Order: sequence, then structure tokens, then C-alpha cells
Amino acid sequence: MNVLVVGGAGYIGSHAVRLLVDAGHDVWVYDNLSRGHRQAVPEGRLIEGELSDRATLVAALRDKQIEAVMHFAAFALVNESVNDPALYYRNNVVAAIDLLDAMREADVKKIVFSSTTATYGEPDVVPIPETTPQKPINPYGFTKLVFEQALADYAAAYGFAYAALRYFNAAGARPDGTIGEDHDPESHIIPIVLQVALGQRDKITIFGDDYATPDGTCVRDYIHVDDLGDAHLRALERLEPGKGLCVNLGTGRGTSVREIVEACRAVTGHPIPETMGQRRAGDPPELIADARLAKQLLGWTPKYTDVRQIVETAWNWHKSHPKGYAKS
Ligand SMILES: O=c1ccn([C@@H]2O[C@H](COP(=O)(O)OP(=O)(O)O[C@H]3O[C@H](CO)[C@@H](O)[C@H](O)[C@H]3O)[C@@H](O)[C@H]2O)c(=O)[nH]1
Repeated sequence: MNVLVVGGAGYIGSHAVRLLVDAGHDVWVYDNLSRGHRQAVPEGRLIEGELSDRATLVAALRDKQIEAVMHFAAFALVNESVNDPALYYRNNVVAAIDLLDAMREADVKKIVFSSTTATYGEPDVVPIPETTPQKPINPYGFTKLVFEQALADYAAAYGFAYAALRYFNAAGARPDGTIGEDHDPESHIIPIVLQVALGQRDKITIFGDDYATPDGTCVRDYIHVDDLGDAHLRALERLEPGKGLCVNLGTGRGTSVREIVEACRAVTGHPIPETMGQRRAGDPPELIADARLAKQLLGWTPKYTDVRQIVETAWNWHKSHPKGYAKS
């Protein structure tokens, strides 16, 4: 299939691009490189442009005879969204609607969208099934929920075929070590802990150990980035006009912050000093996917079932690219 991957130079998008190429799809990356990396895109496959630049998008969709779009070009930091909601509503909603309208203009109506567990807010029931009411608690979560709703409405009115894949915590890197996770500034737990092992930070600060969880630290469902990519490829094959496929992507297993730090010690052989800090505002104690629907509807099973394996792939990237893409 001819696929345009919008935001395909970013962390998760770039991994999906490689899997699409591996599977024989004809793949083009559309990205403004504001947070993505040119080096993460296969040679000759980058179309530079803004999400809101409808003319460039329509031209790309037509020239490359695109049949489906994967949309990864959203901002995804909770704190940033609280401090600058305008940035989030502009990019994740307004510009993303421009993308949908460019698709209408070019008569491309298949889209796979990166949604998030943040649309559920702080759910009462864990593991979290898709039937959980979506009640976000920050602007980031709201922007993703608004776009899910836009997709449902575009499906009903214009015959769009869509998938909204609600990610839990994306982690790890392509096992061949060629691409990985490089955010600036970094805020995600695994890269930060690995930066301690690389000598770039003195210690890891654990944000609270007084939660009502088995070891007192927050529990998350870490899902390997290639397992996420695999689910995108499967969703692409199952899109139906006028319908939405809304599923959680997680392993169904929880891992605490302490367990992440332990896994990083085991994988790197570094003692990784830790210190106990305050709770971080807005962190729910426990987010674990009920991942049965994705298995049922997509025939998808995550290959990485042990968080240590996920950390191994991340470490493989970080130790060979200690400065990320910039100076590796
Ligand atoms: O220096 C650190 C960094 C993180 N944590 C903890 O580690 C866990 C995971 O944190 P992080 O890696 O930042 O992920 P989440 O906050 O769970 O965020 C995930 O989920 C969010 C929406 O739910 C998305 O916005 C993010 O991109 C995605 O990584 C949380 O309990 C944090 O409090 C620490 O203890 N110390």
C-alpha cells in the first residue's frame, strides 16, 4: 500500500516507517522536523512540511498516490500541555483537522491515529478496558480525545475509515540499533535512567513511593515501540469505510518505577544511584491496559513480554548513540 506517515521522523513514527518498509509498503514520511530527526527517515523518503500546510499535503497525497495515512505528528507531554494549552490545541486539534481536510480534498480516507491512555484520565477500573469512560485530566488528553471524536464524525459523514490506537507507555528501540528514542528535553523514565548509566546524570529521582501500589511507586504498562508499529500495520489492513477501530495497545502487565530502575541496573551493569523525590503532579498511580480487544480485533500479541527485553533494546540504542541523533 502507498502510505504517508505524518510525523514519521519522530520516535514512534520512525519505528512504524521501518516496519512498513520491511513489510513491502511504499512509504513516504511527512514531517516538519520540529521534534523529529532527519536521520530517522529512510533516504529519499522525506517530504518536509507543516501539518497545517494543506496545499503541500494535498500535493504529497496526490503525487505519491497515497492510499492511507498514519498520523503521529502530535505533541505528547502532559506538563507542557498544562503550561501551554494553545500549542496543544493548535497542533493536536486545529492542524490535525487540516490534515483530515487535505485527505478529503485528495480523496484519501484511510487513517491510523496515535491516541493515548491519557484520554481515560484516572480510571476507576484497572486493567483499563476500552469501555472505560474517557475523562481526560489535562489538555494533552483532551486534544487526543477531541481528535478521536473528529475521526468518528468524519467517518459517519464522509466515509472515513479509521483506527484510534490508544497507547500505553511506548518504550524500547529497533533491535538493530539504527533508530531509537531521542527527545529534547528527555522526560521519559527509561531514557532518563539509561542516561545515568551513561554518566550523563548523577542519579534517577523517583517521583514518589507513597502510592497505593505494591512497592509504593507508580505502575505503568510499557509496550515495545515495534509492538506498537506491528499493531499499526494490522490496523491498516482492517480499516472499513464509515467505521472506527478503537483499541488499547499495552501488554496487560504493570511495571513499577522501581522495577524499571532494577531492570536498567540488570541490563547495564551500572549501579544507577537513586533518590526519592516528590510526586509529579498529574501522575495516576496505576495505568495498565486491558489489551484483549486488540488481540481479538487485530490478531495482535506483543512480542516483548518482559520489560527487561524492552530495556535491552533501548540500551542497545543509547549506548551506541549516547548523544542521540545529534552527535552520534
Ligand atoms: O525522572 C523520572 C521520570 C519519570 N518517573 C516516573 O516514571 C513513570 C513513567 O513516567 P514517563 O516515562 O514520563 O511516562 P508517563 O508519565 O506515564 O507518560 C506516558 O503517558 C503519557 C500520557 O498518559 C504520555 O504523554 C507520555 O508521552 C507517555 O510516556 C511515572 O510514574 C513517573 O512519575 C520518575 O519517577 N522519574
